[in-house]
Amino acid sequence: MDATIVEVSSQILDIPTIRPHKMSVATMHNQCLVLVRIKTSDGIEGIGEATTIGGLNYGGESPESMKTNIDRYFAPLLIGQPATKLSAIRQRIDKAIKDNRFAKCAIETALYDAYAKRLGVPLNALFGGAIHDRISIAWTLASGDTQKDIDEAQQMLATRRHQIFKLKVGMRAPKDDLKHIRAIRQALSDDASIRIDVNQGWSETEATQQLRALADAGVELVEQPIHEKNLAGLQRLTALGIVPIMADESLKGPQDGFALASAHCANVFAIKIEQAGGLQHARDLIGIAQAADIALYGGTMLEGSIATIAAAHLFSTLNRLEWGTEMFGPLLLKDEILATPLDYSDYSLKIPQGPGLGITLDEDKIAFYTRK
Ligand SMILES: O=C(O)C[C@H]1C=CC(=O)O1
Ligand SMILES: [Mn+2]
Repeated sequence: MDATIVEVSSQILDIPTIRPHKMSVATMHNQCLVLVRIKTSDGIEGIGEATTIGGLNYGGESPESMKTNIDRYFAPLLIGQPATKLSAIRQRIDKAIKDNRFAKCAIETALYDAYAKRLGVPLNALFGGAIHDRISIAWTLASGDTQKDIDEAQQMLATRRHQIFKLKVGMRAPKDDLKHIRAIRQALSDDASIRIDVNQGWSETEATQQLRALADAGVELVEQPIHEKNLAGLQRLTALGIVPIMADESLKGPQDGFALASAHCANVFAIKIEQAGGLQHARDLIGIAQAADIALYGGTMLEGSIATIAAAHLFSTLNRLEWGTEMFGPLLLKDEILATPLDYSDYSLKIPQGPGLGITLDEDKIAFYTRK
């Protein structure tokens, strides 16, 4: 008989960051992870993670709302269901629960983890298997101070941890952002790739005025310069062809991907498993990008190790990830919550080989950081 789901639980972990992380939407001093555990009748536990940025600063789900919704609305839909019928469960949840993409992602991740553990295969096997055993990892410079960002980048280059840097801009005046970007570009060697993420901080006029100067300053990619809903504006900025434009906040699943791809509103899609509503929906979004000749980037919501590794498994199955990934979330946290830390080296992250996600929680640390 099929294993059934017998328990769904969630807990909020509050973990400090190594330094303040300053973005146009929020400054983070700590990260709140919602850890989901799903137990099945054959004694397997799958884990998933739902994590937002800055409470409600970035989107409609907060850690507290996700925990409440998982406990009150998701769990009853899951208890007693066959644990291996992932498509049927996805359909059941999507029918009963609107939106809540991050919570859906955590639940789906836990189900995939449990399923792959049961089969004794890594999670990526459920998406056709890994093509790459390592994926490239960018780092975000967001201390809020130009010299600190330069020192941080130089240390990352010296230790071969990262050579792709995403600068958070959009909170200062555009001319001050330019000074900041130029100073960092000039201080780093040519091996370093510099990209910027505006997090919707500019008007379309500001973005149009900035692009030429950004190109001249050596910026290789501009992420979500304008409001997520201004698709016509994104289309116009992309059509200028001055610097490649990447869509991030505009992409909340395959339908958005189709709208953006149809009108060619971006050169690159940032794929985030939580924003897409789970691994399968993220895979659907990837397919749309691939069909439309839009390049791919593996994005993060600054998640901890669980969601980071879930996304990494999916990304490892893609033949091409033209712009790499930024799956560095665990490195932004002051403490390790895994029994064996992830292998970040040589500008990349190694995909775990063990069954499921291939990671083991350090339960003492989990207990320590769980909100009481
Ligand atoms: O991309 C975002 O908007 C969110 C996030 C990802 C990396 C980072 O520093 O912030
Ligand atoms: Mn972004």
